[in-house]
Amino acid sequence: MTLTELTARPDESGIDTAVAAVRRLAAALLAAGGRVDLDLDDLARRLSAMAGEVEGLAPELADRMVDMWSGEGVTRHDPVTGPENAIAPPLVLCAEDGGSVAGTVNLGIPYQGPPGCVHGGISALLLDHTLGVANAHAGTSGMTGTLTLRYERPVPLHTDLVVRGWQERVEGRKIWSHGTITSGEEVLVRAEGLFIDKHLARPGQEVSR
Ligand SMILES: CCCCCCCC/C=C\CCCCCCCC(=O)SCCNC(=O)CCNC(=O)[C@H](O)C(C)(C)COP(=O)(O)OP(=O)(O)OC[C@H]1O[C@@H](n2cnc3c(N)ncnc32)[C@H](O)[C@@H]1OP(=O)(O)O
Repeated sequence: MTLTELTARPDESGIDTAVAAVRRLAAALLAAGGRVDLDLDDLARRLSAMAGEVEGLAPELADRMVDMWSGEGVTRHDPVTGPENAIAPPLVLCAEDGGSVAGTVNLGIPYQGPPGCVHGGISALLLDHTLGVANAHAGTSGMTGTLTLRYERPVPLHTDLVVRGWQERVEGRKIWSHGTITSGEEVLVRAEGLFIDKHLARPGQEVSR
């Protein structure tokens, strides 16, 4: 099967690697906790200085927003697939035969909900976005109107998970899409989304699409 990537794969250099280091740092701090043998006040000062340096170099937010939305549909900033977003795992989604989209992700402790398991809101986030990408891939997309999840099994951390979405049907402006999170053959979460064909104007562009 030929896999066509629908979302940005993180680059091995530049901003993506800097963001990956921040992701790693966030996980490391959580793993370390407050009782480590480390001068955390000094660490905080050093990290804050680095943040200030980057803040000082950032363009005007309005200009950055135009830049963020100037791509051909593939975003690099979103909180699920965005390699420039430290909050994103990030998930890389590919087109599959039959019209679905899917990607594999392995989530660590920053995404924890119940002990050793992924937070249900994180599963919802991943599925919401994946259904959105499935809609874009199918050619009719919109904003999430209603997202319904059925959590069938706890979703384990530190495990390869497949997040999959596909468009079921379109009636007028209504778009129904489904998705799953699976581990091996086992379905852990099922999602059903009702999206409404509506698009907010992208910054710097007059046409909303
Ligand atoms: C999002 C697009 C991004 C584009 C990027 C392209 C790049 C592609 C790459 C990557 C894909 C990205 C993937 C992103 C995925 C993430 C998605 C999100 O997080 S979206 C944010 C969360 N959702 C909101 O913030 C909506 C807030 N709500 C609204 O704006 C409105 O309420 C809206 C648009 C949902 C409906 O408002 P109305 O005024 O257009 O619709 P009315 O005319 O009232 O209703 C039309 C029909 O729809 C039903 N309807 C309306 N709202 C509904 C709802 N919430 N749930 C179910 N049905 C609803 C109504 O009952 C009506 O049905 P009857 O024609 O009477 O049968």
